[in-house]
Amino acid sequence: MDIRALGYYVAQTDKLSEWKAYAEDVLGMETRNAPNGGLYIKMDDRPFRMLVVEGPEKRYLSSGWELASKAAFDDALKTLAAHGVSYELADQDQCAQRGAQQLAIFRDPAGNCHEIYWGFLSDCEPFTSPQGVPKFLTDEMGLGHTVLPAPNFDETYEFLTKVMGFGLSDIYNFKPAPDAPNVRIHFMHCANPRHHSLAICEFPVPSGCVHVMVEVENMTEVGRAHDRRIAHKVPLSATLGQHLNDKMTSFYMKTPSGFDLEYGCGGLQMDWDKHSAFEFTKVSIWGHNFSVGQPSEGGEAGNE
Ligand SMILES: Cc1ccc(O)c(O)c1CC[C@@H]1C(=O)CC[C@]2(C)C(=O)CC[C@@H]12
Ligand SMILES: [Fe+2]
Repeated sequence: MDIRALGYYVAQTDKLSEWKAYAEDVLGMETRNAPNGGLYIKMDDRPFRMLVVEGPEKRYLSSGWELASKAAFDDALKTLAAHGVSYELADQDQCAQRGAQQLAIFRDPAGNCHEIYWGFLSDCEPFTSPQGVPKFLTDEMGLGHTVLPAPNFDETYEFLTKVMGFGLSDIYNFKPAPDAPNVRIHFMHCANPRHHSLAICEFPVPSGCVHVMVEVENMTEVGRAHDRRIAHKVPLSATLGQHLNDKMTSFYMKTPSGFDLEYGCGGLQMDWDKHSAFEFTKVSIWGHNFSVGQPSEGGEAGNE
């Protein structure tokens, strides 16, 4: 499968108004009503990069992976069939809502829902942030990255690499407690320079997603987003810090659908011909205190 980028993701909520306010006031993105129901969240010259639909629980629903052409799409369907993966082809209404010519939906062995599509719809309407954010780094690098749960790690990793064609960027293993077993996180890329468009974690996550990441141009915009987070009392999940592997400087906060969002800048852009996959042993060069997101441990430190 020749996946070019994470084109969009779909989240669910019982209260669309919460996502509208969060997107506009905190993230600094535009919103519109989506065709056939739901909310479009716009962060570049496409109609949407996040789609929020109404449903009983707050959760992450699926990841939308972009293919370059109908040939690539047909080829991807053949790959799914060859591996015995059952998929559904979306009907016209769903294709219109996702802004795609054709769309296929399937699950990986961990139960994460993936959508592959070709022929995205463009309105070429410039992005005008309600908070004056000049630009999100998207284009051929996609919207950012998504980190998904994979308790059945080996099976899921095999599927993502062999069937979906992701390449391994690097590996992080950690122990949640001194005597606990190793927990693995694998960071993976597709055909664009973003260090990782997808990562999987070896633990279950009730909301269906660990976090999604969006990237702005500089630290000024990360700091301004952090001020808006405080002003709108959005809970912090990890303090500001800089990752060791992709060098991104970011903070993490809650979304209205229960998963986290990483807001960062300065991520490495890779030349995959020159990269060797490696294992790293520290989450961050500095900062990124995740204990603030766990009330029992870190309390509300940094959540002023
Ligand atoms: C380690 C790392 C590198 C690059 C990233 O973009 C990135 O998000 C991470 C952190 C991954 C991961 C997480 O998101 C949830 C909380 C985790 C499991 C930790 O407690 C340590 C690593 C964290
Ligand atoms: Fe991340």
